[in-house]
Amino acid sequence: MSLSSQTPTMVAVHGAGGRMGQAILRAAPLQSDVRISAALVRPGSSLEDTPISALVGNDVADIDFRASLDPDTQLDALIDFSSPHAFDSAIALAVERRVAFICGTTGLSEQQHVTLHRAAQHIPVLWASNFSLGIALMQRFARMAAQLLPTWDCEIVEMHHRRKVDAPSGTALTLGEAVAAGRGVALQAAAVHGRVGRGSRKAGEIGFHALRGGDVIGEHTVMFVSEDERIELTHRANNRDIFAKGALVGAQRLARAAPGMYGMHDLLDE
Ligand SMILES: NC(=O)C1=CN([C@@H]2O[C@H](COP(=O)(O)OP(=O)(O)OC[C@H]3O[C@@H](n4cnc5c(N)ncnc54)[C@H](OP(=O)(O)O)[C@@H]3O)[C@@H](O)[C@H]2O)C=CC1
Ligand SMILES: O=C(O)C1=N[C@H](C(=O)O)C[C@H](O)C1
Repeated sequence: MSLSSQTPTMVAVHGAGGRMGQAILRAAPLQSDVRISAALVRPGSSLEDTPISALVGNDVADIDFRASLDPDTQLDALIDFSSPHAFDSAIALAVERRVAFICGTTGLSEQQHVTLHRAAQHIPVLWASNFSLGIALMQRFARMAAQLLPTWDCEIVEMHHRRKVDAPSGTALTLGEAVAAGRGVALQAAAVHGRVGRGSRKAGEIGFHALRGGDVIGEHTVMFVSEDERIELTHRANNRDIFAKGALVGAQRLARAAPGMYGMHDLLDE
C-alpha cells in the first residue's frame, strides 16, 4: 500500500480528538505526500481552538482543532472516524467541498450506507469497517474457506475495548458478509447474534459473538467447525496505526480519483 504523488494530498480529519483521529494525526507526518489541513472536533468540545500538538505531541501539523471547516482550508480528502450521529454532517461536508470521503465509522444505519452510495455519484467514497491489510486479506481467506467447507459450522467472535459502542463490530459483519458470499447466501438470513434462548444450532447459521473489555484494540476470529476438526482464522490488531495508515493511503489514492464507490481492494490491487 505504498504510493507517491507530485503534490501533497491535503486532508481534513473529522473526529480528530478521538482514538482513531489522534492516531491519524500522529501517523500523517510519517506518510509521504500527505498534509493534515484541518482537525475537526464536535462543536462545544473542550479541544476546540487548542493546538493539536498539545494532545498528540510536537511532531504534527501546526494547526488547531476546529469545530467547523474554514472555507479557505485547502482540501483534497476528508477522513471520518467519528460516530453514526456525526456521520451525516461529515459526508455532507465532503459532498459540499467536492472532495474524496474516506470513512471508517462503524455502526452506520442502512440509510447511511445508502447515503454513501448516493454521495459516490458526485465524489470518490471509500468506506471500510477495517483499514488494516490483515483484515483485507482475512476477508478473502474467510470467503475461500466458506466456499470450500459449505457444511462446516461458522462462528465469528470479536473482542474490543470497553468503550466500543457498536456490537458486533463492523469488521465482524464484513467477515460475515465474506462467509455468506462464499456460500452464496444472504448474510441477513444466516446471521445469528448470540445464542440465548435459541436451542440447538441450525445448519447454515453464521454466529456472531461480541466480547468487550479493557483496552483491547481489536481481535477477530472466524471459526469453521466440523464433527472432527476446527479451523480458526484470527487477526489481532496490536495498535491503531494500522488503521490510520490504511485510511491515509486511501485519502492519497482517492484524492485524484473519479467519483465512485471504492473498497479496500482498490488499495491492495496496484
Ligand atoms: N474502519 C476502521 O479501520 C476502524 C473503525 N473504527 C470506528 O471509528 C469510529 C471511531 O472510533 P474511535 O476513534 O475509537 O472512537 P472515539 O469515541 O475515540 O472517537 C470518536 C470521536 O468523534 C468525535 N465526534 C463526535 N461528534 C462529532 C462531530 N459532530 N464532529 C466532529 N467530531 C465528532 C467524538 O468527540 P466527543 O468525544 O467530544 O464526543 C470523538 O472524539 C467508531 O465507529 C469505530 O468503530 C475504529 C477503529 C478502526
Ligand atoms: O471501535 C473500534 O475500536 C474498532 N472498530 C472497527 C470495527 O467495528 O470493526 C475496527 C476495529 O476492529 C476497531
